[in-house]
Amino acid sequence: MTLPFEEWLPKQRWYAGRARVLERVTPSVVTVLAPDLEHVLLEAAYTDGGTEVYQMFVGWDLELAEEFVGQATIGVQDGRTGCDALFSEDAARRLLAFIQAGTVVDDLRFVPEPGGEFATDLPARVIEGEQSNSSVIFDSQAILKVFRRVISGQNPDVELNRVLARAASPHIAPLLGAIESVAGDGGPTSLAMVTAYAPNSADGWSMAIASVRDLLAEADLHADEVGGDFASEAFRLGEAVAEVHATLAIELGTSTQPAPLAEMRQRLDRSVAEVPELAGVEAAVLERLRVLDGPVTVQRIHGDLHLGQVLRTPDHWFLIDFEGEPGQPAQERRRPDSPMRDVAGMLRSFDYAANQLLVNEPDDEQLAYRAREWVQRNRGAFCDGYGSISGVDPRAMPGVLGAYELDKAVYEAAYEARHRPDWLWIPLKAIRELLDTPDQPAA
Ligand SMILES: Nc1ncnc2c1ncn2[C@@H]1O[C@H](COP(=O)(O)OP(=O)(O)O)[C@@H](O)[C@H]1O
Ligand SMILES: O=P(O)(O)O[C@H]1O[C@H](CO)[C@@H](O[C@H]2O[C@H](CO)[C@@H](O)[C@H](O)[C@H]2O)[C@H](O)[C@H]1O
Repeated sequence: MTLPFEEWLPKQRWYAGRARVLERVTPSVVTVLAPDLEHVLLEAAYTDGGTEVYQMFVGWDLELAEEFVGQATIGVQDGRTGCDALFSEDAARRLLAFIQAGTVVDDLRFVPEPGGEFATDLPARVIEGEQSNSSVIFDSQAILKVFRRVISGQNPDVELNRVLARAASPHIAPLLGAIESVAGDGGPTSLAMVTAYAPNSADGWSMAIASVRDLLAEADLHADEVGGDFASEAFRLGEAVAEVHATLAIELGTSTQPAPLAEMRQRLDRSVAEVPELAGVEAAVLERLRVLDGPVTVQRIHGDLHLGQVLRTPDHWFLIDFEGEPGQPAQERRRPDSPMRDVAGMLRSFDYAANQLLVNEPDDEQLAYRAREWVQRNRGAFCDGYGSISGVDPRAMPGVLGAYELDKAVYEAAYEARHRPDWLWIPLKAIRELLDTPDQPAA
């Protein structure tokens, strides 16, 4: 295959090698699915000696909607034009049909989920704007997510959605099928998954932002008095997260293990190297993390929970994207951890939702006061909802919860320094506030 992947790959939104120098891109495995459709593993080699594997479906001379031609076209080989086939409605439908039929081609397996039913002739459209994967929506019925970076082993998104769907959890989009590779002898590697699409849903981040905006627009009203109050949703979200945790604990078990303190310390080290502002709080953060110097109850969790990872459907809150922390190897992402990591992720997200509306008004004391009010109200409601199902209010363990919040805020500081320097002050302010908060329950 001689398509110009070296030029095309770095232009893709999901390409993760921007901070590195790309040396070459080799189509390392090509699986022919049809005369005009191939699955291709691309090995990207960097000048630092590292490699990454990406995957794509390459289509030949496929019809593309006008608006996608520029983005999807890779180049010409032997008189045929090669493109990213997910942008072709016809090719996307064929992939869905392969899943439904349980097709096997060489090492590629298209696996339907028992009982998962879906039509394969629906209008199909790629979603724009995703960072790390590519998804195609089939009308309002199904969504096919193709993991762009291939990481050996089972992707926790497939694994946990399968477990939760089989346990009939009402808080996930049921898994309908998957695509996997059985190359090598280390068990299947997840390549893609298809889940039921949740029509008429809104993501938690947009809902929270709308609520904060309503509050900040009403100078004289409190969070519980404005029309867009989010607290009842935060309560139900807390219930949903606790129910998912309970189902995962029943299905996959719990154990008592040392807390991931060493990883947290390493993360702090790495983040301090990237964010000089953290140096001044490093010792105090380390001191707070010491509360985790002992065993904790761990289980499988979401691992990267925030308001952008939850969808409010007409009936329920859904948790989506169980991939775990981006950039980590599969084994790390699948490692059991305290459910408090997910709770802390969501609490941090409330803080973000309120504060990001102040990015252009950092010195407005009144707005900052109202934002704090929103955060307190919704943190409280979420914890109430969580505790009403789990039997333990997360606020009863302020030391442990605070340590997980600090760990997340430290991660966020490095993330923001890299991606959104204008937002760096949000996690930095949170770290200062968390350090000022007592880590023992009030007497
Ligand atoms: N089952 C679903 N029903 C409706 N929309 C969905 C569903 N799954 C994902 N989405 C939408 O697609 C977006 C990306 O999905 P996600 O799983 O988070 O992908 P990524 O891993 O690329 O971030 C979500 O923000 C959500 O808006
Ligand atoms: O959704 P991803 O798995 O890509 O998560 C990464 O990007 C998130 C930003 O989209 C980042 O989340 C941080 O910003 C959110 C607002 O944009 C906020 O709701 C989260 O609480 C905050 O952590 C996430 O940390 C990062 O891993």
